[in-house]
Order: sequence, then structure tokens, then C-alpha cells
Amino acid sequence: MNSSILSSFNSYTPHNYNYIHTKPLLQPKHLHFIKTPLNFPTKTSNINFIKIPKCLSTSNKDDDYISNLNQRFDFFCSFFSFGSWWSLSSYNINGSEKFPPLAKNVTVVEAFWRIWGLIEDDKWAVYVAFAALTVAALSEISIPAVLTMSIFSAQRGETAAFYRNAQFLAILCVSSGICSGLRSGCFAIANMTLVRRLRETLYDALLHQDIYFFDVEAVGDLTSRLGTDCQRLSRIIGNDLHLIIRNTLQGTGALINLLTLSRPLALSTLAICLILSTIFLLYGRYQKNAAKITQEFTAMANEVAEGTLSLIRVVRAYGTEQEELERFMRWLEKLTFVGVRETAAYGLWNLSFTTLYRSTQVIAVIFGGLAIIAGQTSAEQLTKYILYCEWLIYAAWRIQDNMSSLLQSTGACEKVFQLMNFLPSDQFLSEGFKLERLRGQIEFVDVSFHYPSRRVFIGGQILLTFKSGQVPVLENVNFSIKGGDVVAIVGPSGSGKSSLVNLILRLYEPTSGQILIDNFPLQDLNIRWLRGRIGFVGQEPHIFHMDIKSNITYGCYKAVSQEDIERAAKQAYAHHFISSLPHGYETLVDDNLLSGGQKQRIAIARAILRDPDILILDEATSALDAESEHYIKELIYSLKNGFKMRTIIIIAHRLSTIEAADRIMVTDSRQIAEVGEHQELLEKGGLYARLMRKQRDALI
Ligand SMILES: Nc1ncnc2c1ncn2[C@@H]1O[C@H](COP(=O)(O)OP(=O)(O)OP(=O)(O)O)[C@@H](O)[C@H]1O
Repeated sequence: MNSSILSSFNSYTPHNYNYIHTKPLLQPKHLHFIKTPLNFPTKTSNINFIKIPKCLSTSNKDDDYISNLNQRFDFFCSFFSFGSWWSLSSYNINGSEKFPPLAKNVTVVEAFWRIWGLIEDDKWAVYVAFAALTVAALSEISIPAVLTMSIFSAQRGETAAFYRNAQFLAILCVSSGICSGLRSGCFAIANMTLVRRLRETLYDALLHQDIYFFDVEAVGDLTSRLGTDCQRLSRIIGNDLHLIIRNTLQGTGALINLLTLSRPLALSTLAICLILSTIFLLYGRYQKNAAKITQEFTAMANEVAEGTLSLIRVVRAYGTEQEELERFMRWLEKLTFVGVRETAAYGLWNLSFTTLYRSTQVIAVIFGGLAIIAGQTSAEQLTKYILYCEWLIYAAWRIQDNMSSLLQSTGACEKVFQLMNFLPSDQFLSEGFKLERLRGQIEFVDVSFHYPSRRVFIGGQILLTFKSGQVPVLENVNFSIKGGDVVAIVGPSGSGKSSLVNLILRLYEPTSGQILIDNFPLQDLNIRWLRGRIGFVGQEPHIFHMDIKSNITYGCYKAVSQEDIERAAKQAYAHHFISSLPHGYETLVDDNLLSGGQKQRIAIARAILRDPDILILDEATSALDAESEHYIKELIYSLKNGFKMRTIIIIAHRLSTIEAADRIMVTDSRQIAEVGEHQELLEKGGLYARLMRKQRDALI
């Protein structure tokens, strides 16, 4: 690009002179990507910030110098005229990185009532705290007057008045001390209760969301809401509101005292307070916005860190530490972008406060001093005036400060409330009925399905929709499984085998069609009851961070003895390795401390222990060695022939596991392509026969 073209651009960036903003003159192919200062990819409504390709940059030094000056001037104007430098709206990301929408605005009053409802039985603590607060505030605001009276009565030699004032001063000090302690204690109790209830309510709401909610919401984001956001939210009553009330009482007391001392001086101080309040109001709004964005960025940074740390082995194996650090740094840069502006705004606020506050003292000393010289007032009154002046200004500042903190806390609560407002999944809302006995008959009637994992945003609210326009996973699937059958599902990877099982477990709902269990629609059955009768071992069995025994008994609601647990472990071929661990069944384990095969065996033991009517094994033996797999296969088929009638669904690739099944269903292209027995399907010479042939060839 030559200098004449370049000069048609309006230079902008204060930090990085490689970036300029422009009306869209360049073709997209000429642009690298969109960026703002601090490496912050963005696009505003009418201005595009673009990075000029280095090869196209001018080499003319004069142009550089002029451009440099222009940039400095623009930055100066933008900063001091509250222009675009202050804009936080440029946090919107115009790139591949996902950014959640900001939640709907919640007013302080709405937040207060919501929180008030959560305090429930512990409201007494708040009432006591407010009563103590009132007494403490009134005692404290009386202290300057009594203090001055004591000193000046001593100076005048009025002994009796001095003792009286000194006693009164002591009483005020004691009462304000006791009440302050009571106030802090009671608010701390209310705070603790509130944090607990908030976390409990939010966690409850999260746990009862549909599974597709977790397909789109990041775990790091949710844990951040449960942790820091709930903590922040609890400050609304326990910190912000109580300090606002306390300072309002003290400020009002100070103002009344000032008005009785000198009306003109009191009004001048009041005017300064109003100016301060206005400045603070603007600052508070800015701060609230910044807090909300900071919250989002922190959650996203947490999400990146959590994802990376949980996959640290992959990161290490691929040597992508630097890339991961940079990915995390990008969010930190965005946090800095907001933080720098927030700090600058705080600096400006501090500057205005100190200047205006000092000016009240200067005004008081000049006019009060002149009034003393003219004999219109006394030194005692001027001293009281200056003390109350200080109280008033500080009360005004603290009210604003607490207001800003209150706004920040309300900002933090918006996403928390939004999540709390999500209704539980329909599965938990409808009771459904329980059958006397589950025979394990499963029927799919014209079932179609696609994953509803796309998000739709309306009015800042996340709405999840079934009409996601995604590629269908299953289309008009029809089949039935008799109670007590062993059915194997095979098919190419991605052909929908696990999705079939997900639908039986009702982790997702079919888009159309119906699933019947023992001839009853699945959605009419009590889902907890049904799940209590299904044993499921998933493709990648994860285990909980607890001891092996608890992992095996997890979700088993009947009483089980140590022998039962060991029997299940023996059947799952897990007893041997468990016994070799330092604390046997009491050994604390987690996902990283066991091999894939060991985790699968624990998951199989867990499924067996609950003695299910329907047993679903989704690639449950894929990580086992040949010998273990052989035993587990024996077990599966022996479970079928036991006392109890049990339907077993096995998803497996290995021929040895599936050939003995009563029926084999072959999935392909969103359909059940073939159904039959092993020999029958081989003779048919279709997809199953091809899959088996390939597997045999691979083994040779
Ligand atoms: N939670 C999900 N959200 C969106 N799409 C999904 C989800 N889970 C699976 N899919 C998609 O659904 C399709 C079917 O996946 P499914 O896991 O059912 O196949 P599969 O036959 O079990 O594969 P494999 O043998 O590899 O386990 C795939 O295209 C997959 O990408």
C-alpha cells in the first residue's frame, strides 16, 4: 500500500501503530484480521479496526511521524473527552472464540428481593443487625458534638459540664462498640446463610438441567458462577446494603448538625456532595459494566485453564504448552483491557473526590475564620462544623462507594439468577408412573433424532432450541427388543449406536416418534424409577474422586454388604487388581489414577451390583485385554441365563463379543440397516458381513 492510500485512513491506535481504523475500503483478502489495541480482536458498529499487512505498510518516515502525532492526539482526545478509549463495548469478539451473551439486567431491588427470599428462616439475623446498625450509627454521629463540647468545657473550666460530657462520650463509645460488633456478627451469619443457599439453589438448578444444557455450557463457567459469583452476590445484604444504610444515617446526622451550625456553609458542603454523587453515579455505572464483563472474561479464562489442565497429558504429549499459555493469555489481555479502563476511571474519581473534599475544608476555614474574627461564631462551633463536614463528605463518598460495590454485586448476580431461573428438565417435573415389574421390552417407533446443541440468543437470554438445523443422527428408526434378549448393536463409527442408547436412557428426547418400554411411552414412566433399573457402562467410564468401594456402590439404592461388592468386583474381573492396591476397596482413586481397563471393570462392577433389569454396555470392554474380555463376555451371557429375566444391549466392535447375541442390529446412515442373528447376517452378505470380513482380515 502506498502512502497516499494509507493517508486515507484515519489512524487510531494508542498502543500499537500497526493498527488503523477505516471505513471498509480494503478487500477482505488484504486484511489479516480485526484487532484493537492490546491485541484485542473486535469490530464496532461503524468502524473496523484492521491490521495493515506489514508488506503493505508505508516506509515514508515523515508519514510515520505525522501518523504517530495524529495517533497521540487522537488518543489524548479520546481519553480526556471520554471518547472511544473508554468504550468497553469493543469486548465483542469477532473471531472463532466463543463468548457467551451477557445476561439480562437485574435491578438492585430485584436482586434484593430475590436474595431476601433465600435468607428464609435466618431473617432474624438481618433484623437484629439493622437494629444494632441504627444504634451504632446514631451513637457514632453524636460523638463529634460531645467530643467538642467536652474539650471546650474543659478549656472554659466548667468542671461539672466536662464530667457530664465525658461520661456521655464514654457511653456513646461503649454503645457504638457493642452495636458495631453485634451488627458485624449478625450480618456475617446472614452472609454465610445466603452463600450456602445461593450455591445450593444454583447447584440444584444446574443438576436438573437437560443433558444438552451441558453440551453447550462450559463446566469452568458454571463452577465460576458457583464459586466467586455466589460469594460476590452475598455481599449485597451483608456488606453493601448495610454500609449504605449506616453511612446514610451518619450522613443525615452530620447534615442536621451542620445545618444547625451554619446554614450557608452547610448548603455549600451539600452542593459539593451532590457534585461528588453525580460524578460517582457515572463512575458507578461504568464500574458495573466493567465488573460484568470482567466476570465473563474471568469465567472464560477459567474455562480455558480447566480444559487445558484436565487434558494436561494430551498437552504434554503434543508439546502445546506455549499455545495453551497464549490461549489463556488472550483472555488475560482482555481482562487487562477492561481493568486498565476501570483503574483509570477509579483514578479520575479519586482525583475529583480529593479535590472537592479538600475544598470544603478550605471554604470552612476561610469563611468560619472570618466569622470568628467578626465575632459571629465561636471556635467551638467552627471545630464542630469542620468535624461534621468531614463526616458528611466521607459518608457521601462511602455511600457512593458501597453503591458501586452494590452495582458490581448486582452485575455478578445476573448470570447466577439467569441460571437459577432455568426450569428443571421436564423429566424431573413430571412424576410419571412406575411399573410393578420391568420386563425390559424396548420398542422404537419411527424415531428421529438430532442433537439440540446449538444456542439461540434472544434478548440476551440463552435459549436452546430443538430446531437447530443440525444433521439428523437417526431417521425414522423402527425396531423392537424382546424382554430378556441379548441384543448387540454394531455399525460404522458415528452411525448412531451410542445415540440409540442415549435415547433409551432418556438423556435426550427424540425429535419425533416414540420409544416404548414394556409397551408404555418412555416419557410417561417415572424416570428415576426406570434409571434405577438400568445398569449402564459408557464408552469412556469415568470414576469419581472417592474410594473404590464408593465408586462401585455409586447409585445403588438397595443395601449392599462388603460381600456383595466383592462378588460384583469378582464378576467384573476387578477384584484381583483392587486387592493389590494399598488400601484395597478403600483406596482413593480418580480418573487419572487407574488404567482405562481398570476403570471399565469398576464401571461394570457398579452396573452388576444394582442387579439391573436392563443392562446397557456401550463399548464396555474396549480397553480390556483379551483374557479379561473373554471372562466379561462369559459373564454377560451368564447374566442372561441367571434367575432374573434381563435385557442386555451390547454395543461392541469385536466379533467375539457380539456373535453369540440373540439378535444383532446394524446401524448405518441414520437407520437400522440390518437385523438378525450372526449366521443369518453373514449369509445375507450385507454390511454386517462386510464389517466382519474386514475385522477378520485385520486380525490375520
Ligand atoms: N452430544 C452430542 N452433540 C452433538 N452431536 C453429537 C453428540 N454426540 C454424538 N454426536 C454426533 O452424533 C452422531 C452419532 O454419534 P454416536 O456417538 O451415536 O455414534 P456411534 O455409532 O456410537 O459412534 P462410535 O462407534 O464412534 O462410538 C455423530 O455424528 C456424532 O458426531
